[in-house]
Amino acid sequence: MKLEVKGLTKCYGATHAADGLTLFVGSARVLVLIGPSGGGKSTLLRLLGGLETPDSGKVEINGRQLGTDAPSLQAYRRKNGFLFQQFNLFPHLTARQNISLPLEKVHGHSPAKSAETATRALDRFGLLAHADKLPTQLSGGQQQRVGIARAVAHQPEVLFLDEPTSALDPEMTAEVLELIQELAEAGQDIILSTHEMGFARAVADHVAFVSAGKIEELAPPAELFGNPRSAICQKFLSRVMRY
Ligand SMILES: Nc1ncnc2c1ncn2[C@@H]1O[C@H](COP(=O)(O)OP(=O)(O)OP(=O)(O)O)[C@@H](O)[C@H]1O
Repeated sequence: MKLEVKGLTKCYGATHAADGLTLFVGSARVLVLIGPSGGGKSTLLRLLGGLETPDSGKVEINGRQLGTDAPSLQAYRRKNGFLFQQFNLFPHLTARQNISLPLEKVHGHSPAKSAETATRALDRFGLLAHADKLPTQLSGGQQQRVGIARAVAHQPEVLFLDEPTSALDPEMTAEVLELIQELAEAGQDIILSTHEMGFARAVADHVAFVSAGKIEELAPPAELFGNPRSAICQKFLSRVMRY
């Protein structure tokens, strides 16, 4: 994907969650956002995904500028896939229905085609044995895998993942991270925020360090982790990489 962001600003009261943020990536498969808590990663991800509208500034993805009116934002969101840190599956629907119903209701696929796509997605992610379980009958890792299967079932242009493993224990985290890595290797464009530095390093081709609503640094992972330029990024990495 190609990504161009200019002067992006989003305030919540007195908080500048995005503060005139500027970013250019000519070609990326996986862009990972890292940085201190409250630095603005989720806000940036939501702005890039069209889930929030900026106060000012512009976002261009793959040469197309994001509109700010409701119909164009809705059309843009439908083209993409989303997964957030809290499992956001519908609690009263089975794993299979969690995937097939959005295909029917949001993407307008026929019931038969939706069911077939859902089965294929469950199979792809090793979830067929759990197809008819409700979310409460699944582990956290399995729930996130169903969430990812749902997010990619309609073949999104970009997959947005906001701290997808922060509610998981280490084993389940590994399970979900492996899945994300597989998707990236299969050619899925991904923008994700994470506190998992090892994963960021392994999966990203570009890493952006977001702090105080700005991109402080943007570089390939070997460069950003190996030789961070800004003092603030150096300090952050030396603290989080210590343990
Ligand atoms: N809906 C909201 N209403 C009010 N303030 C918000 C809202 N969303 C974000 N903020 C504030 O904007 C700032 C950036 O928050 P954001 O969630 O984008 O940071 P983050 O880097 O993703 O943090 P974390 O790593 O803890 O998830 C924070 O000060 C936060 O409190």
